[in-house]
Amino acid sequence: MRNLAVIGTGYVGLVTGVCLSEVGHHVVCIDVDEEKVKKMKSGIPPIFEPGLEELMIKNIKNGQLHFTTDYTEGLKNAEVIYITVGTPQNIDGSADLKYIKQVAKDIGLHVTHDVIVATKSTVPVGTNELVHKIIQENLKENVQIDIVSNPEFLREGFAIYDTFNNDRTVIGTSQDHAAKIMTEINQPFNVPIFITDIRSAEMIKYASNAFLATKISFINEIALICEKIGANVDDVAYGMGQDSRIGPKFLDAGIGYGGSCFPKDSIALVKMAENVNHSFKILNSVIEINKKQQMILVEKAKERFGSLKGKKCAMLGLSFKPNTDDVRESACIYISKRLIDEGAEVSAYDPIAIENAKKILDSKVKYGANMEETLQDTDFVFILTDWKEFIDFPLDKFSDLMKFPIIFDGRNCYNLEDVKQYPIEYHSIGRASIINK
Ligand SMILES: NC(=O)C1=CN([C@@H]2O[C@H](COP(=O)(O)OP(=O)(O)OC[C@H]3O[C@@H](n4cnc5c(N)ncnc54)[C@H](O)[C@@H]3O)[C@@H](O)[C@H]2O)C=CC1
Ligand SMILES: O=C(O)[C@H]1O[C@H](OP(=O)(O)OP(=O)(O)OC[C@H]2O[C@@H](n3ccc(=O)[nH]c3=O)[C@H](O)[C@@H]2O)[C@H](O)[C@@H](O)[C@@H]1O
Repeated sequence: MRNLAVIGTGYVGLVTGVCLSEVGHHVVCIDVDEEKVKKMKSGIPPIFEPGLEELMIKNIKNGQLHFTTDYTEGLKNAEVIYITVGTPQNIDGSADLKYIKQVAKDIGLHVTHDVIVATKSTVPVGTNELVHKIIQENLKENVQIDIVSNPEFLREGFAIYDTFNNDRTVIGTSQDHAAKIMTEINQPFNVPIFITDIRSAEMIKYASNAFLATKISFINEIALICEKIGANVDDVAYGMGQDSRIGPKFLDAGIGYGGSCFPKDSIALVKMAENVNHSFKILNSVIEINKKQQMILVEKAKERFGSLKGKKCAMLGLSFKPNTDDVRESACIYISKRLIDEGAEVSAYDPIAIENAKKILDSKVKYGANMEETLQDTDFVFILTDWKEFIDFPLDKFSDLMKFPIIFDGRNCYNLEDVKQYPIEYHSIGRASIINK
């Protein structure tokens, strides 16, 4: 078992650190955020991720997992240093590498022995070469730095599960020694390992996210056509997914993709292509379709009501998808703004993301303590996230709570045959509307 350091304890870094400690490695996680580190030292994860807290507490107690803000202490014994800091979007859409560059500098300044540096953050092709250069420029000792691109493929909400059950681990390196150590470290996860060169590894990450985003925009376009020609997109997606060349996953039509990754990574890949004089036409369309799709419920409501002025809307689901408290690039940001601009009153509810949403949504948005309170006396409801709590909500309760239940379901949470049993007006994505007065 190895001594490892993980720099940046966000969704990726903390999960990586905890899981590496769970399989027996000795892990020190470093973050610049003192508050976060204080919390984590006492076993409190700063993010919501199913199963994380239990594993974290267990491995802190058995001495496998440590947290610090101090690079000297954190890197002292590390044989591999993982970089897992954020790579947000610049104004022009390209990836902002300021955190990566700072970390590379700090590694250079603090490392005093031979070490492997593995980047898990999603970084544009060529960035690992830059990381190497910055580390070398800041080194105080004559030590050997081996660079590895080790992109991360976990999904939020399934992060622990994905770490142990991923389809592949990608290791990009030109050094046999580094490939051997990285393979050995990852062996306990029992995930197939693919070794390639650094640039290909960096590209695999962007190409994978862009392809998944493409699947989503593709099915959303099919959904729009289904509505117009009287087909049911759920059945169409199911039928398509039976073909093993297509596969059933990522064909759920809805209000498009959000989150901290697909939106920023797809635009970053477009920019990367532009830098080599290539116009990435498909991906540009994917992005454009997604922007339009995020507003589809507002368009449907406007078509239904004419004007939304003075209408009361219940907005259910604030995280960009279920099982996470992450609201980064969640459709609720754009939808609530548009509703308010149109003169509607918005009450919102989410099982766990309300506190994060409060930090970014307009102060005019009101929050309900539960579904019932949020729906009370509203004119219509927008379902933005397919939380199980929403899916399981008894349909007759909508009629009890609302003036007359007019539901715009952006995640196709309910079976049309079930909806037909109740006095409900129901509009979903890529399926026939049901008006059952
Ligand atoms: N969130 C996700 O599900 C996935 C994210 N990724 C990629 O992984 C990277 C990290 O993403 P998240 O974990 O979501 O980011 P995050 O924003 O949640 O966490 C980043 C952490 O790095 C810390 N940090 C910033 N500068 C630092 C420094 N100089 N030294 C030490 N710590 C520092 C921050 O305080 C923060 O805790 C990004 O490149 C992202 O695209 C890849 C796969 C999945
Ligand atoms: O690079 C990343 O950060 C990660 O991005 C995604 O993971 P994540 O953003 O956590 O969530 P997904 O489950 O992929 O969902 C992304 C968005 O697409 C939407 N989606 C997903 C699937 C689908 O069929 N339809 C659909 O609209 C979701 O509602 C959500 O808004 C990828 O699935 C991960 O493999 C990748 O590691």
